[in-house]
Order: sequence, then C-alpha cells, then structure tokens
Amino acid sequence: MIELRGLTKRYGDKTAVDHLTFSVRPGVVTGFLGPNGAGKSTTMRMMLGLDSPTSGDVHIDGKRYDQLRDPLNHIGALLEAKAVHGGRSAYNHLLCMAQANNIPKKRIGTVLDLVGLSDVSKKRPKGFSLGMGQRLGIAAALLGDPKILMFDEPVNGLDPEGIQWIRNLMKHLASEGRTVFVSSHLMSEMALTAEHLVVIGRGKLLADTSMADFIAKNSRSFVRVRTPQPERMRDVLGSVGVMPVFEQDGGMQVEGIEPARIGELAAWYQVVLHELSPQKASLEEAFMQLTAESVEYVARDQASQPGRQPDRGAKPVRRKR
Ligand SMILES: Nc1ncnc2c1ncn2[C@@H]1O[C@H](COP(=O)(O)OP(=O)(O)OP(=O)(O)O)[C@@H](O)[C@H]1O
Repeated sequence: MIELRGLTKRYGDKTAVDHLTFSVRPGVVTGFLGPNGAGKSTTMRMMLGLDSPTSGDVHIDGKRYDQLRDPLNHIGALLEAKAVHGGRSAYNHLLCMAQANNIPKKRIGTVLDLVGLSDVSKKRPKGFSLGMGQRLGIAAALLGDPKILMFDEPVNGLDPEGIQWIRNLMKHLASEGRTVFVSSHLMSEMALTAEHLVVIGRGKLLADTSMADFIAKNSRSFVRVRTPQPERMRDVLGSVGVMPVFEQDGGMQVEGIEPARIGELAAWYQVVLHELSPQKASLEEAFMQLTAESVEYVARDQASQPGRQPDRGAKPVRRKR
C-alpha cells in the first residue's frame, strides 16, 4: 500500500505537485494519469525518495522510503528505460544491484527468465533495443521480489507485442496481490490495464475512482443523425419527447432512443436521412475533457481557438430554436 498525504512539491514558484492525497491499494493495477507536465514523474520520484517533498508525506507500507530496510525488497520501480551502466552485461548490472541490496544471487536468473532476457544475459545493454532495455528495467524492479511496483510510462515507444507483454505482466503482478502503480498520459491504454484510476492535472488530484465507474460515467452513447431536413427531424424527434443536440457541422446527436426507432420515425414522416449511426464517446475524450483546464502545453491551432474541443463531437453545440 502506498499512501500520500498532502504531498506537495514546488520548484521556485512552480508547484509541480499540489497537495496530493490518495492511496494505492494492493491486488489491482492503479493507473496514474495526467497530461504532459501534470506532475506524475515528480510524484513517483518523491514516492521513491529521489526527490523530497516541500510539504506532506508519502508512506510505503506505513514507512517513509528512507525508513525502509533494503528498500528494493519493498518497492521496485521502472523510471527510465535506459538508465543502465552501458559497460556491464545485463547479468552483472543485476548482480551489482543484488549485492548492494542483500538480494540472493539466484533471484537474478529468476527475473531474467521472467522478462525473457536469459539468452542475452551476457550481453551489454547498450546494444539492446528499447523493448529489451525496458525488460531489463523491469527485471531490476522485480529483483527484490517487492510487494509494490511502480512503472513510469512503461509502454512509451514499444511495439504492439511489447505493449501487450507489459500489460499482461502488470495484471499478473497485481493478481499475485502486489500493489501495481503505473503512469501514463493515454487513457485508452489504461482502460485496458488498470482497475483503478488516479488522475492529476497541474499537480492537483482530479479523480480517484474505479475504472468501471469512470467508464460508466463517461462512455456516453448516442446516435448521430444527418439529414438535409434538420428542422423537420428535430420536430419529429420532439414529438416523441426527444431533444437532439446539433453539432457544429450540422449533424445532430440524439440520446435516449434506439437507432432503429429513429429510422422508423424518419420513414413514417418522410424525412430523408444521410446518416444514422450509433456512437460511443471515447474514454480518451472523457479524459481530455477532465484534464482540459490543466493541459500545460497546447498546440497552437487549439490554443488560438477558445472552446475548441480536441476531438470530433466531443462537446456538441446547442443551436438556438
Ligand atoms: N527539477 C525541476 N525543476 C523545475 N521544474 C521541474 C523539475 N521537474 C519537473 N518540473 C516541472 O514540474 C512539472 C511536472 O513535471 P513532471 O515531469 O512531474 O510531469 P509528468 O506528469 O511526469 O509529465 P510527462 O508526462 O511529460 O513526463 C512540469 O511543469 C515540469 O516542468
């Protein structure tokens, strides 16, 4: 279990982490989400004692990191893929870590097997691909057989096979009862991996919720209707108590009625339809809306258009009647 209480980090007048209070529980993968610059890495560094908080604290199984004996036996982390001494073989890299942390040598073979690097254990990591480097970083995190694991953007730059491997590994580690905390700026990736979500923006907590709740609240479904007779269609829908919402490009979003029923009504009242398609607002859209206020760096074309939504149909515009 990881517990943060009022965790705050300031760099000069910049508040990178702003009074974060939440807990990360064992047995599930917890996704740590936020746009670039939200403060995820800074938070993780403070969890690992690599940075000290300006105020507040973080406890790993009830203790501060610096109070843990043999910390690698409690918490393992993958922060930067290639932060490895290039001159040592993969085996020797892990050996140095094991010796420095009172970890039995036999764990090295176990973790190299687990991440699929046994065949290249004598090779130097500087010749490794990004995916192999990532696997070595994970082997290092698992070396002390810790109950808590932390991964900072572990799938960045990986191919689909590597992404799937890491996803399955994280789920497996959680199913063994471990605490698994993984950061990402991609909601779609987290939806496939995490059971719990912590979302931050500009260092502040925006959501601490189960993935199921987040999906239930945010995956709004609606029907997109396009017709050359929008006013007439609006009246037809109004006659059955449904109020469409017009989109900027003239289409309309209709909620609370099945597409088949809309088609039947249109046929009955002789309204021509050009589109009748069921839609689901994506989780990525919901995440972008949640964090929209807190995005630090916005592409110029978005920034120059106040109110512009990042994705098609993310927020419909109501047209005056
Ligand atoms: N050492 C530092 N000195 C000054 N500012 C810093 C320092 N480290 C981080 N920051 C600032 O703190 C904020 C949070 O950065 P952080 O790297 O924790 O965010 P992040 O959520 O991990 O972002 P990303 O997804 O881009 O890695 C950013 O505005 C960053 O510029």
